[in-house]
Amino acid sequence: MTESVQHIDTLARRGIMFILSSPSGAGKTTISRMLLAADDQIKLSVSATTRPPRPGEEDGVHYHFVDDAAFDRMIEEDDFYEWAHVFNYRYGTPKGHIRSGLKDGQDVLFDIDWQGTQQLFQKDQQDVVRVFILPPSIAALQRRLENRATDSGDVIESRMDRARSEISHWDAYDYVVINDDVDECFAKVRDILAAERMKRQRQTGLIPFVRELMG
Ligand SMILES: Nc1ncnc2c1ncn2[C@@H]1O[C@H](COP(=O)(O)OP(=O)(O)OP(=O)(O)O)[C@@H](O)[C@H]1O
Ligand SMILES: Nc1nc2c(ncn2[C@@H]2O[C@H](COP(=O)(O)O)[C@@H](O)[C@H]2O)c(=O)[nH]1
Repeated sequence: MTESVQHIDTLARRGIMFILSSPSGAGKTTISRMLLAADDQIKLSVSATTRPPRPGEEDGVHYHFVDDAAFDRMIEEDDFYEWAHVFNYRYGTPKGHIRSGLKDGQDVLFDIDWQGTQQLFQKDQQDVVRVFILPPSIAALQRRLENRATDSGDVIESRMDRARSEISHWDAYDYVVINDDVDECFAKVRDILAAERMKRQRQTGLIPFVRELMG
């Protein structure tokens, strides 16, 4: 009994490129952090950005904070999976070891915008799962940006100006979750990840397992 359960638990599978996008302030960073704290099978893809750090953000943990020259160099050296202009800065996903990790069953979490999502999806449809987070209302979105108190009034205004155009990309995602109550939203995102892990195509260990079952 115990022996077969252990066997099932260790079935090999491909990792997932799990993308969370949303208009600024809807809560994707909050949900990402909850997921990373609760699940040790998923790790964050740490983006490079030319944006200056916010209070409390650490280089190499939340972002790799680089200047324009370093970002240009990374582009020239083909270091990015994808990159985009967002809110007057540049943001990019370093290639790192993502592809080899996927083969070993490593899930990777991406907190990126719709442009990056499109680029990753074009490169790797089978491994990408796209989740879009919506705020319960535009007023709540504004309140969240104001309460977060990490950006100036001007920056908040420009993020609010872009919110509607960001939201217009909702239908390019596999799942859409409204973040009203943060715990409920987190539970839904976690369920999506759990279900996606169980997809037959991802469970590469199933073929030998079923062969063995069938003798
Ligand atoms: N369900 C919620 N109810 C109330 N406040 C929330 C909820 N979810 C997140 N917040 C708060 O809203 C603020 C914005 O959240 P967060 O930074 O996660 O948004 P974001 O989508 O990552 O924004 P950005 O794209 O600007 O980084 C934070 O202060 C966070 O604590
Ligand atoms: N295309 C990419 N978008 C990214 C990446 N890293 C973050 N982002 C998105 O930028 C905005 C703003 O982020 P903030 O931290 O300044 O609030 C947000 O939508 C992020 O999801 C990336 O590597 N590529």
